[in-house]
Amino acid sequence: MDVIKKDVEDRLSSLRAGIDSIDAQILHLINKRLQIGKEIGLIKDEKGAGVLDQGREKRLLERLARLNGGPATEDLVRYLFNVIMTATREIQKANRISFLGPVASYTHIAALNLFSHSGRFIEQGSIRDIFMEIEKKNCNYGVVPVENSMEGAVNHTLDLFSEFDVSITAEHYQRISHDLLSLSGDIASIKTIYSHPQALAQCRGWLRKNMPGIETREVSSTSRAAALVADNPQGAAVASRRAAHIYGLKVVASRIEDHVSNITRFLSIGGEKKQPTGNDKTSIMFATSHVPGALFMALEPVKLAGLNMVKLESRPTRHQNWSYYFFMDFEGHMADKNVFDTVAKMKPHCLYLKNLGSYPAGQPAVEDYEK
Ligand SMILES: O=C(O)C(=O)C[C@]1(C(=O)O)C=C[C@@H](O)C=C1
Repeated sequence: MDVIKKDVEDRLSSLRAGIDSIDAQILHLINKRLQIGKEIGLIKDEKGAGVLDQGREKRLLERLARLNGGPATEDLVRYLFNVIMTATREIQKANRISFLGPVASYTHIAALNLFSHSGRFIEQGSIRDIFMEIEKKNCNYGVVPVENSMEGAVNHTLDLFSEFDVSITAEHYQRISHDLLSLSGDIASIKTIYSHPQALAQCRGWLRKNMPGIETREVSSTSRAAALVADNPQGAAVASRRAAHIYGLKVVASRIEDHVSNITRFLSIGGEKKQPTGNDKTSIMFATSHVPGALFMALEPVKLAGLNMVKLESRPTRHQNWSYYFFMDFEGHMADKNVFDTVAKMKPHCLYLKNLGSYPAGQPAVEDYEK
């Protein structure tokens, strides 16, 4: 009796070992298939085609029905492959990332660098539109400037954090570097130089020294300047290297800004929360009550917890005169007990406190200019 039982058990485990091995192969093949689907998705994105191709799916199911030797029923084959194709379509949906236009702007460059050029990059006309696209779930991410090493905080961005419920998902320090671009690349043919007033100001010393007496004209953006010059052989634009690629221009001179340390910090915003990486930052905004020492009391738990505050900025609340929001960045992740407890201890000293998100700390790199 025992011998028969053992034989049954042996056959059962051998069959299950067969299933385990097949499952591993199926999983491996499904992942391989999803990988191919992802590549198809990128091509569709390039072509501007949608993810769903009903014709292809119909033909694929018909082919499998012909190939099917059983015992799987046609319904089962249909069901299984519909699940697989749905998963493929899911993985094909590229991230939609909005940035402050125009194309080839420094925010565009920062967005490309932040997302390694992968995803669908959508131009917006204002920083408010970027926040709105996230709130409406039209885009998964948005990239906004928050601070410049020369000009300080981008107040408009900070103010929008009080209006919209979005999380910061990443930060990126982008070196702002200008090139002089023209159609021919020949410096002698340049009669007029176009650019945004800030870019012209940032290159004033170089232009005075190298292009004396050449007229400068202000336009709405560095990309607009590049677009103008694409139709004007006697013009030059102060713009990004990316603008040269996009508008078919040649680089007359590279990195012509007077101060090499002109760096803008950009944030990626979105709806999701980021997991800790071990090297994170947390941003919060809060308002204190209007009593002496209120800010000191709100910040005391940060000092007592030994947290490293890396930024503190204030902005008028605009609800009441002379009352302020404070924007604070510090090292650590909200999932760290120390960080969580510290923020909890701050709350009783604040009229309002909002967690803006924890995200991997960026590198304030000097050589981070897109070629
Ligand atoms: O062949 C394609 O176009 C794909 O994107 C692959 C695939 C599939 O999973 O087989 C996925 C989505 C389309 O609707 C059609 C087929």
